[in-house]
Amino acid sequence: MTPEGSALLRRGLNALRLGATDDQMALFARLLDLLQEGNERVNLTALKTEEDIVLKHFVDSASCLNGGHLDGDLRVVDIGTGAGFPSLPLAILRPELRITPLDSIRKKVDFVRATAQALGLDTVHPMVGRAETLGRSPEHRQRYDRVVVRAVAALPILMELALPLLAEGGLLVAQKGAITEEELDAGANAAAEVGGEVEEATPFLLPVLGDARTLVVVRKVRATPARYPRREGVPTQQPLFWRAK
Ligand SMILES: C[S@@+](CC[C@H](N)C(=O)[O-])C[C@H]1O[C@@H](n2cnc3c(N)ncnc32)[C@H](O)[C@@H]1O
Repeated sequence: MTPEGSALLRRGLNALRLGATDDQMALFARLLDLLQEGNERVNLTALKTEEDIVLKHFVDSASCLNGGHLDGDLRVVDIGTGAGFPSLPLAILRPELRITPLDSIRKKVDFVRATAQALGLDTVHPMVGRAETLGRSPEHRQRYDRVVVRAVAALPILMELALPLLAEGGLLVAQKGAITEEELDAGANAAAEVGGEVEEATPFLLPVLGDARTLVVVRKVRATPARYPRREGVPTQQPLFWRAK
C-alpha cells in the first residue's frame, strides 16, 4: 500500500472512531495486494484502484462496527461475502469474532479462504453455499449470534435469508446504501414474518467520500416458522412484502 493509501485508510478508520495497530495496517496492505493480484486471475470485484479498495471495501466494511453491535466473542455469518467483504476487514479489526463468510460462488470462497490463510486469520472459516440451504440445515439454523450483510439484496429478501440463521436474541447487521421508507416498511413486515424486529435504521455518511449509508439492525425475537426460508432462489424471486426486481 502506498503512503497515500495508508493515510487514507487511517483517516477513514479514525472517522469511524476505530484505531488500527501497525500489525492491522500491515494486514490491510497485504489484503490490498492479494485482492489486486486475485482480480487479475478471476473477476472478484469491480473496484480495482487502491483508493477505491481502501475506501469502498475496507472503510465501508469497517463501518459495520458502528454502534458496537459486533463487539465481543460472537459467531458471525456474512451472507454473500463476495471477495470477503465485510468479513476480512472485520476479522482484521476484531480478532475475537468467529466469522463464516458465505457465498454461493465457489471461486470467490476459494479466494477468501486462501486470503484468510495467507493473512493468518484463523478465526475465518469460509463456506460455499446458499443462505437458504444453511437456514434449513440443523447445523446452522438458529446457531449464530450475528449475521452481517453488505450489498446483497433488498431488506425484505435479507430478512428471509438472515433471520433463520440467528439464535434468539441475535442480530442482523445490514450495511445498506440509502433506503426508502417503502423498503424499510416492507423489511419490517418481512422481519416480523420470520421472527425479527427492526431495532434501528441509522443513516450515516461514508468517511471521506460522503456516500449515503444506512446501518439496519434487526433483532431475532422469536423462532423462525419452519416454512422459512423457502427453497433456493424463492426469497429473491418472490420476496416477502416486496416486489421482485
Ligand atoms: C454484490 S456481491 C456483494 C459482495 C460483498 N458482500 C461486498 O460487499 O463486496 C453479492 C454476493 O452475494 C452472493 N449471494 C447472493 N445471494 C446469495 C445467497 N442466497 N446465498 C449466498 N450467497 C449469495 C453472490 O454470489 C455475490 O457474490
